[in-house]
Amino acid sequence: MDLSVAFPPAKPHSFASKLPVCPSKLQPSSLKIQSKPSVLHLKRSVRAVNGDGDQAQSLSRTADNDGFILEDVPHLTDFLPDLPSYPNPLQKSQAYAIVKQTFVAPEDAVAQKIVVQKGSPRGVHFQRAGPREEVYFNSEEVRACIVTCGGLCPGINTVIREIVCGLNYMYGVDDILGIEGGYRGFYSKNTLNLTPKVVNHIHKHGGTFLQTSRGGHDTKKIVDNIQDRGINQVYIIGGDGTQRGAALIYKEVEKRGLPVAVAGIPKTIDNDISVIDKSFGFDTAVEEAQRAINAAHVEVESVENGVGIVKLMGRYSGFIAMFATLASRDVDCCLIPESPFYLEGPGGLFEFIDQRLRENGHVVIVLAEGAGQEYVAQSMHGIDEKDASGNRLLLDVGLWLSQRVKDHFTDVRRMAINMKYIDPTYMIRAVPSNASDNIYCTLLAQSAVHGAMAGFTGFTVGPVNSRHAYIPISRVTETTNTVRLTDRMWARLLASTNQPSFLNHPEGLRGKVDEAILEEINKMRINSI
Ligand SMILES: Nc1ncnc2c1ncn2[C@@H]1O[C@H](COP(=O)(O)OP(=O)(O)O)[C@@H](O)[C@H]1O
Ligand SMILES: O=P(O)(O)OC[C@H]1O[C@](O)(COP(=O)(O)O)[C@@H](O)[C@@H]1O
Ligand SMILES: [Mg+2]
Repeated sequence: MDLSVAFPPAKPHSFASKLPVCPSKLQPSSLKIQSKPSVLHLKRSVRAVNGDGDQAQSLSRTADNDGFILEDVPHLTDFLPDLPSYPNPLQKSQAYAIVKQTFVAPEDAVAQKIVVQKGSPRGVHFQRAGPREEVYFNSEEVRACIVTCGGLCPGINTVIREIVCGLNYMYGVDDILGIEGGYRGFYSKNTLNLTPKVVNHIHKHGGTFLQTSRGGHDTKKIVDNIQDRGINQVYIIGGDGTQRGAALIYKEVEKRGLPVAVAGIPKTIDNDISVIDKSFGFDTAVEEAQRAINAAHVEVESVENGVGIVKLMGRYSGFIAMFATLASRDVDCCLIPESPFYLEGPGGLFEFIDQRLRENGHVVIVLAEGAGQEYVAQSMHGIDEKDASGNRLLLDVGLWLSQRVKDHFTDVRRMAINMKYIDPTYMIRAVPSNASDNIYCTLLAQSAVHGAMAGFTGFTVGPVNSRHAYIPISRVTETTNTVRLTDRMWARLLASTNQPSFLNHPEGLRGKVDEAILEEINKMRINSI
């Protein structure tokens, strides 16, 4: 990556000529040009810019001699240098009156890598999230909107509630709109007025108060609508697809020179968003999955030769299955998309089930929905459908595996088994968030509000090594978070279940496992001989 320092091109100062066509609520005060730029403003103007113009949002990085790299997020003053700033209203907040350090110092950064060696470069850092001494919005002129997109996840309503309450209680903002039904709601539906009273109880329910959808992202139409409605803060709650859409919205806003902050809040039950520690709702999902695993265990324990199969969510990432297995201890085998498996022959799944039935009289298998898709596709002659967002629709690996296991034990082993297949996927996704996720969602929402009020834009918020940070949106969409077979966590799982690793046939793995991972696995195998 090119880290050479290059100053952003000078932006025209004629901000008035770039104002929205429809009168924005910001218009009158935005024209007040501050005579003395703030410390933060001065500091920001010396940021270095990475020259990768192909990305929807280029990463802004500064590097010091000791290898300290700041991957900064954009700020409204990057393209609106004359935007005025105001003292943060939290300065007068009773709640924060005796807090030692109410405001995050501009120099505070969160390290991406927490385990380091003496003498190693300090590495990548992100802006620490939290309130700033100066804000770039006058509270009375804020018109915020919130939208939720993609699949459901426990905790979405808590995030909505806390954005509304955070904006209102901390910053005195009372003009907050709900965009209904995902991205397409910007241009196809009326808005809802959101107040603390309206959202007071929504966190007690699963789902999303604002409804959601897949597909329907039309950047131009969305930004036209943002402009027409005079919206100047956009809070976008959604997964990897949604964050890609948010990056495009931010870019279009910047291109039009609008004083609009775009904040992304990462949502995914699969925990597949990179950089952040984990996504909200994930803990709740793992907890809820225990109930299904427990039911499967009770069922199969109570019959002769009971085989329980529990399917959990996880399109490309098997985190829910892995953590639910580790938490439960009743699971004999966990199958995830990242770790290919095979059924027949020595070291295969059939042999393992047979062995556990002989030892214990029952067996419980946890299966992530994305596991073994290649087998199901073969047996169903490669159905390749997509949802409205372009995500591949998965074939039901749970039903497929149940049938294959039944067939094997009936036809080959000539043995009667009691198959119990449980698919709790939507039941897990639809519950309200648990206590720890509720607190997490509150922090996320408040961090997003502080960031937008401080004038940051094009950012996603989330915990990095337990500290909330502002991360450039493009950074969280460039890779997907998956279970690494070479990490200790997967080894812990294998050690706790004693299941086969299915990694004994390296050639059989080619094409099913990422080449880099395969190389690592082979290297380790050679080293351990
Ligand atoms: N590459 C993309 N560019 C712009 N918008 C996208 C992109 N991918 C998905 N979206 C939009 O984001 C929304 C949610 O995406 P989806 O993949 O369904 O869920 P998630 O955000 O949870 O991954 C949809 O409205 C979809 O149109
Ligand atoms: O049936 P739906 O609503 O399309 O959702 C199914 C998918 O949504 C997920 O829960 C997560 O998807 P997103 O977070 O990407 O929206 C997957 O685990 C699952 O495959
Ligand atoms: Mg997704």
